[in-house]
Amino acid sequence: MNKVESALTIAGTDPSGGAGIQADLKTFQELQTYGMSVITSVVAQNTTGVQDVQHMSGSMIKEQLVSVISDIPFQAFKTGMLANIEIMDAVAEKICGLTVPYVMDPVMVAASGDPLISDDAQTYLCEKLLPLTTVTTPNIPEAEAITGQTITTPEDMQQAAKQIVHDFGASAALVKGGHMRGKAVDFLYDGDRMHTFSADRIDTKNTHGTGCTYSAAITAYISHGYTLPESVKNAKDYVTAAIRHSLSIGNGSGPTNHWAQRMERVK
Ligand SMILES: Nc1ncnc2c1ncn2[C@@H]1O[C@H](COP(=O)(O)OP(=O)(O)O)[C@@H](O)[C@H]1O
Ligand SMILES: Cc1ncc(COP(=O)(O)O)c(N)n1
Repeated sequence: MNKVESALTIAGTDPSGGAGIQADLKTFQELQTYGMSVITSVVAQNTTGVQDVQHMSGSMIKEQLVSVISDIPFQAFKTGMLANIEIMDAVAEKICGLTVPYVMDPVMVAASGDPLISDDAQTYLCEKLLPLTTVTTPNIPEAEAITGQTITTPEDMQQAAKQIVHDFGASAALVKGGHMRGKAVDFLYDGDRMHTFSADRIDTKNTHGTGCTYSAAITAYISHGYTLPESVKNAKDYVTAAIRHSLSIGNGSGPTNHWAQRMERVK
């Protein structure tokens, strides 16, 4: 029988298919990782913004986690939207015994600007979950919220990555530069070295779900046995192609294109 690599995402939903669980599962599938999902919040959202949200109870989240963990092994997992303390507690209780790599996308605000996490939960995320992570992937506003520092330069981004590792106990931090000007540059600090990942900035408004897609791709590559820097490099290529071929659908910020690399290979 063929070897099967599996990965789990613990996140909120996006019925319009561009972000959250839906983006994660599409990414896992595209990268030949068997995808599993635990839903934390059901979000009524689309390319224009967030219309409504209903959170799962802590007990329901724990039950979903037990269903997966007790049945199917996975080689890596990620978390996305964890909206409140009850949800974080439930997730922390069930993942703290796991020995596989943990990729945390510290989702705080949707690309539309709508908040996806309560204020008190931001502090809790840093204290309770960051120390468990193999890597966390904040964008600039998230890195500012975690560190309390203003980030305006590449040096600030690198400083934030170091601070998230040294002061908050994450094993590694990838600070993403999607919200900066100029080239799209991300910095990974792994406690030892600073790695730089750079791509040309693509002129598009269709970036709904880029952060979810990127962290899911990192998780998928880790599940295949790549090192963290290799996984980030491959995932950066994946998300850049997905943005280059992003889809002009919907009335707002359209989604990334998950079959972009296949299109580029065919050409
Ligand atoms: N317009 C763009 N062109 C190229 N890469 C981009 C663009 N916008 C974001 N990226 C890249 O997409 C990834 C997601 O970054 P970012 O937008 O900062 O995260 P988030 O979606 O969490 O806000 C990063 O690798 C970033 O450099
Ligand atoms: C359920 C959910 N999780 C995360 C995001 C952030 O999306 P992005 O990747 O654009 O930052 C979102 N809009 N919805």
